[in-house]
Amino acid sequence: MAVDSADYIFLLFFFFFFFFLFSTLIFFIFRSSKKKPARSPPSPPALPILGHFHLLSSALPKSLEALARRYGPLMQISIGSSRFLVASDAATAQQILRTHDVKFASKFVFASSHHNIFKEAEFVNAPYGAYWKFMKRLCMTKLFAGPQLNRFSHIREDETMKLLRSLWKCHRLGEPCDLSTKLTVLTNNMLCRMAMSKRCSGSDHQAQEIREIVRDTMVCAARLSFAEVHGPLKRVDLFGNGKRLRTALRRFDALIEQIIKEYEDDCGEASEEKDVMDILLETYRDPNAETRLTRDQIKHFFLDLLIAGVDTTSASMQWAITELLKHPHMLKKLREEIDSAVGSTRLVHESDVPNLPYLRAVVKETLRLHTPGPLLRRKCNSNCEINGYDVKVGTNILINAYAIMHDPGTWEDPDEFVPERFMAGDGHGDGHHMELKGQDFHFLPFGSGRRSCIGVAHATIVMHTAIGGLIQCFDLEGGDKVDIKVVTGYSGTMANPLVCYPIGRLNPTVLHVK
Ligand code: HEM
Repeated sequence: MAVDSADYIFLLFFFFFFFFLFSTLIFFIFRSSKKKPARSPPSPPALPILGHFHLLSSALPKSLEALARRYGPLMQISIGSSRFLVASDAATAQQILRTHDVKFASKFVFASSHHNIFKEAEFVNAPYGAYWKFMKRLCMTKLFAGPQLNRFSHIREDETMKLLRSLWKCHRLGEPCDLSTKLTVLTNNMLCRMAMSKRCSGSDHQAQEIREIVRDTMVCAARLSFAEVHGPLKRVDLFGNGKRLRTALRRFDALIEQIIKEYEDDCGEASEEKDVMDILLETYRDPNAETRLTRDQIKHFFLDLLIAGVDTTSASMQWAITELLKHPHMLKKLREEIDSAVGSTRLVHESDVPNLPYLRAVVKETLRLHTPGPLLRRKCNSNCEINGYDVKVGTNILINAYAIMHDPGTWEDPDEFVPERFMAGDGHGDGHHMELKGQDFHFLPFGSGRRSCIGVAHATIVMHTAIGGLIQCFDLEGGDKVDIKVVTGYSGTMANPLVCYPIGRLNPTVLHVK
């Protein structure tokens, strides 16, 4: 029987259809037979409910470092119901912070954020998305980077001079000086004035009130982060810290709302110099702004700046001075450098810093040895592979910057204070190549990648000039009275306030400011 053309086309179609079906089936069978089971990083033996809580001390970065020596540079840790991957060496950090930066551009949050009265308004904890990108761009173009910072230089000079004058007063009266408090007042007032110069003069009660509220907020939030061990009960406010946190945040809300209203009442007044609040309120009012800011977002942004920027900078300066007091030959070397580069008729100025390599090395070594941000948080937003292990969407990551910056494979005598390691030609390794902005994954005091610190330029200018000015103008006698004990816990601050006895060398009030 002859096959007509319609039957022929039908047969051809039939053949190709089954060929396609068959090959698709084979393809999927073959692929699924090759699919490997998920590979998870190693993990220490865990207890039911507590997880690895029993293996961790209150000096968290240090105990994680000890575990990493046994379980490797990427390990799984669980605390109560929360699970984390912990990265503890430079190569693993580089994969997370550079190779897969976008996949890890969000952060996980602790139980404390549940008590935040400003819902969805955070910047530091904001997920990687339109709002965070908009604010980051604003910070880097209009607020805290490069030439933008110069317009706040008079505030920095003025506040540094106030600090030096107050020490000169202690010298004249022969009184001890609580340098910890004075340095915190310095960093708080600088940020408050940069942020809202029109309402916080730095000498009025508002800056002080803000400092107290921010301190309360940080203490409660830190206590609440330990609630992770309560597992499913972590949202229950067992010890009342959540309530205290909400009270502190309401006080902040009332204070900053009043400040915003005062700005709004003055908005008709021409102002030559814009502060951070002016710029944010302009964006808030702009109907064509790419992202419309809410009032809560503006308020929370200030809170974020103060939480992230005040104690970090002041604690680092306290550590620098403490280490110099413990190592008089380094203090002498630094003073000689300042005396020869700056002289004795004017005060160390921001523009002197490029000519003060030992001062820069002291600052870097302080940030390496006593980093105030020892654990970097990230959350994985897309499946990927790190060190040959599968990392799934939603995984919480901790990068142990403390362990990386104390790694004996990179740093000779890692627990010693040796600024020389950051000087060219001093025979202490190649630390002099390492800059502060996180390009080298062995040295991460300000983190790295998209979520790295926005305040690095401001913080380092302040540290260089304040430490330089203190060493230039005073012999700070601390001797055995200086207590170098570290507070155990997340950030490794000093256990007791740094109290010293300033003896005047150069009177700051008669020195020229360049
Ligand atoms: C010595 C002083 C400081 C140190 C050591 C420090 C360190 C850090 C570190 C380690 C991070 C996390 C980075 C990461 O996860 O990769 C961070 C984030 C941040 N820092 Fe700083 N910081 C300091 C001062 C400041 C100052 C003065 C400001 C404000 C002007 C500031 C604002 C911020 C903000 C807003 C973030 C969050 C950035 C984001 O999530 O996108 N910091 N800082």
